[in-house]
Amino acid sequence: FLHLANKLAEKGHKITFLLPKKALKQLEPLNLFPECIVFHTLTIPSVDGLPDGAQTTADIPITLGGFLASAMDRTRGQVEEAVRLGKPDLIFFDFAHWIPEVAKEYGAKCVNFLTISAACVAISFVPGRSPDELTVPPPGYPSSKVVLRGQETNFLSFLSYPFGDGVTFYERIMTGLVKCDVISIRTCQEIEGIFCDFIEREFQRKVLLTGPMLPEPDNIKPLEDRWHQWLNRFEPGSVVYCSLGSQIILEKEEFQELCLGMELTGLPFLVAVKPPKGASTIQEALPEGFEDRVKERGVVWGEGVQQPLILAHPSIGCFVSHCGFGSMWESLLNDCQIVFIPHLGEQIFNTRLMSEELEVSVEVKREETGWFSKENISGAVRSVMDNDTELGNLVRRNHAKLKESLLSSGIISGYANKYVEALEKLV
Ligand SMILES: O=c1ccn([C@@H]2O[C@H](COP(=O)(O)OP(=O)(O)O[C@H]3O[C@H](CO)[C@@H](O)[C@H](O)[C@H]3O)[C@@H](O)[C@H]2O)c(=O)[nH]1
Repeated sequence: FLHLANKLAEKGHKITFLLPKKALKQLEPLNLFPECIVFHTLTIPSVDGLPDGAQTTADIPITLGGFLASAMDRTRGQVEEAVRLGKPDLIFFDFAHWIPEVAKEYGAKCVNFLTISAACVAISFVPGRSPDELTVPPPGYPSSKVVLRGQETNFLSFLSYPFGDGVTFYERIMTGLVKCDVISIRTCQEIEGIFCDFIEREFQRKVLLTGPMLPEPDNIKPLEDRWHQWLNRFEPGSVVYCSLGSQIILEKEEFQELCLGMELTGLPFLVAVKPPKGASTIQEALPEGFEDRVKERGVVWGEGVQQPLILAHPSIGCFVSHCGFGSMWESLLNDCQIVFIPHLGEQIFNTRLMSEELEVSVEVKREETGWFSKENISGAVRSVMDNDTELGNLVRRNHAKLKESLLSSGIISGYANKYVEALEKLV
C-alpha cells in the first residue's frame, strides 16, 4: 500500500495513510514523498483473545488473525473521523469490508486493492458460489496447475471461519469485492492474464492492474554493513537466502529441519526467520552442534533483514521463500534461483503459478502429512543450484526471459501510470 501511495504521490496526489502506531516506525523510512503522504495513526482497541500490544499480523500467530480483524473493525469510528476531516476522493482498502459504506456516506469512491495473486482470488471468490464448494475449482477456471491438491484443500476451510465480529473470512472479502467501486490487483497480464480475465467475467466488471508495485531500488537506504561484509566473503551466486515473511512462526521441529536442510545443501546460507514456537531466541532452538558445524558458512538470524537488498547482492544464488506475494515479485525481479516452501493456501497458489504455470521456480516436496524433510529442502535447493542440472537450467532460462520481458520495455512503469490515470478519470 505504501509503494502504491508513493506512485500516487509521484503524480502529485495527496495521501493520508492510516496505520497502527507500531507500523509507523517501519514504514516511515519508505515514505519517499513526506510532503504528500501523511501518516495518520489509529489506536488499536483491546479485544479479548488478542495479545496485549498486538497491532499488526506480524505481531501474532496466524491463528489469532480473527481477533485482530475484530480490533480493526472497531477502529471504524476513528477511520470515519479521518475521512470526515480529510474529505478524500478515493479510499483504498483490502480487509476492511465496511469501507464501501463509509466511502458512500462521505461521497468518496473506494478501491479494493488486493495484494494477493489474481489466481488465488479467481479460485476462491466467485460470486454465487459458497465456500463449501471450493474444494474443486469453479467451472471455467483457466488452469489445471494452479490448484490445491489432496489434503491441501483443508486450507480452504478457514474461509468459513468467523474472522472479526459476525463475519466470516469469505464474507469479509466477498463484501469488499462486490461493494467496492474498483477492484484492483497487484499483478500484471503477462503473469496472470488468464486469471484476471476470469475474475472480470465472473464479477462482470473491469479489474485494474497495478503491476508489481515495487519500490525503485535506488531510493532505499543501503544494505546494512554487517550483511554486506558477510555476503562479500562468498563467490557470486553461491549463497542461499531463506525468509518466510512476516507471519510464519514455525514449530520447533520444523525450524530445526529447515536449519538442517540448509546445512545439508553444503552451500553458504543466511536464514532470517522468527524464533519458533515456544522459543524466545533463535539460539536456544537451533539443532544440537549446528552452530559449530556451520559457523564458517551459515547464519540463522531471528530478526528482519533488508530483503530486497539482500536479494540484489551478487553473492546470493538462491532464494528459499514461503511465496508471500511480495516475496514472489521480489524473487521474480531478481536473478537468483527460486525455491518455494509455501505454508498457507494462498502461498500454495502463488507457488504453483510460479513453479508449474510459469516454470521459473521449484517447490519443496511435502509428505501427505504436510511435513517437509531436510532432504527435500536440500534436494530442492541442489536441483537448481548444482551445475548444469536440466531443471536448474530450465527455471533459470524461463526466469531470465520473464524478468527481461517485464523490465526491458517499461512494462512495469506503464502499469503504474495507466493505473493512476484510470483512477484520475474515475474521480
Ligand atoms: O526479513 C525480512 C522479511 C521480509 N521482508 C519484506 O517483507 C515483505 C514480505 O511480504 P510477503 O512476501 O508478501 O510476505 P508476508 O509478510 O508473509 O505477507 C502476507 O501478505 C501477503 C500479501 O501481501 C501474502 O501473500 C502472504 O501470504 C501473507 O503472509 C517483502 O517485501 C520482503 O522484502 C523484509 O524486508 N525483511
